[in-house]
Amino acid sequence: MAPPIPIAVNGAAGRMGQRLLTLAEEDPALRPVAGFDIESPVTAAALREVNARALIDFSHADALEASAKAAAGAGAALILGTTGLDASHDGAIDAAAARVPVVAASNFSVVVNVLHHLAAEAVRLLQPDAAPGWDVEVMEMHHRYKKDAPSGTALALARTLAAAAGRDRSCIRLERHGDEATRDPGEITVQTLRVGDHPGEHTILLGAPGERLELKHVSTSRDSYATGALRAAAWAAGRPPGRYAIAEALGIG
Ligand SMILES: NC(=O)C1=CN([C@@H]2O[C@H](COP(=O)(O)OP(=O)(O)OC[C@H]3O[C@@H](n4cnc5c(N)ncnc54)[C@H](OP(=O)(O)O)[C@@H]3O)[C@@H](O)[C@H]2O)C=CC1
Ligand SMILES: O=C(O)C1=N[C@H](C(=O)O)C[C@H](O)C1
Repeated sequence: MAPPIPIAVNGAAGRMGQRLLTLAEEDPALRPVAGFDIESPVTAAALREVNARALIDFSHADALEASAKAAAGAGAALILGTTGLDASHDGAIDAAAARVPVVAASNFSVVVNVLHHLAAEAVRLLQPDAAPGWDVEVMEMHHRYKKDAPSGTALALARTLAAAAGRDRSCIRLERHGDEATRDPGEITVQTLRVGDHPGEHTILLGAPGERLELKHVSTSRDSYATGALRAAAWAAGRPPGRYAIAEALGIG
């Protein structure tokens, strides 16, 4: 059997970081060798010191640049789960991907990644009715402590739906309010709920007069995300540099 792959985690003190470290301890294919956080920032030198072959980042968008530089500098694969990223982060991710393997995804659950395929297929099957005959909405629910909104997954699902319907991303709306808020037939709106300690839920609604299809994923524990991220780390470590799709890393499709 191959020796366990040394991995490090950024955001180690957080909800995801804790689960990642615990599950990695139990995984014979992996060996957690370091945890970094806001108080102990990740650097290439620190990763080299423990010979980490993958850095898993579930922290905050503000940490992205440091994580990308550290992984690239140490020759470690970068597994990026942090959400709340925008176009301003693309440069740092691309720069890392030029030097090391990178798997970045708003959701590492295998089932959520299957949901993307199902959602796209549902929209395609409803064509040519999908635009404008069917209303398309995405609803997400998470714990009260979540910092970013809407969730990265909800945004990614909205983009998948828009692409499948042949629409531009500009059709995605993040709110609806006021007295002139009638639905535009071409829009895809993302609705955000924050309730208690929920680890995460996403519902896609496809509705027409008289009927509605709902595709829903519910996480009952963060292990759904953590096991996918650990699997991606084991898959990516040692591969050539480049940006790899989550579906490829998880072996979906
Ligand atoms: N892709 C996926 O499958 C999933 C992604 N996520 C995403 O992962 C991220 C973390 O989620 P969660 O664990 O719930 O959040 P937490 O707030 O529990 O954990 C984040 C950790 O990162 C730390 N942190 C904040 N800023 C920095 C920084 N600049 N450098 C290093 N560490 C920092 C936080 O410290 P402090 O508390 O002191 O701020 C905290 O310890 C979020 O973006 C979330 O959306 C979550 C689940 C699944
Ligand atoms: O913060 C969370 O908890 C989660 N964040 C990710 C997101 O923003 O999509 C993934 C999952 O939904 C849990």
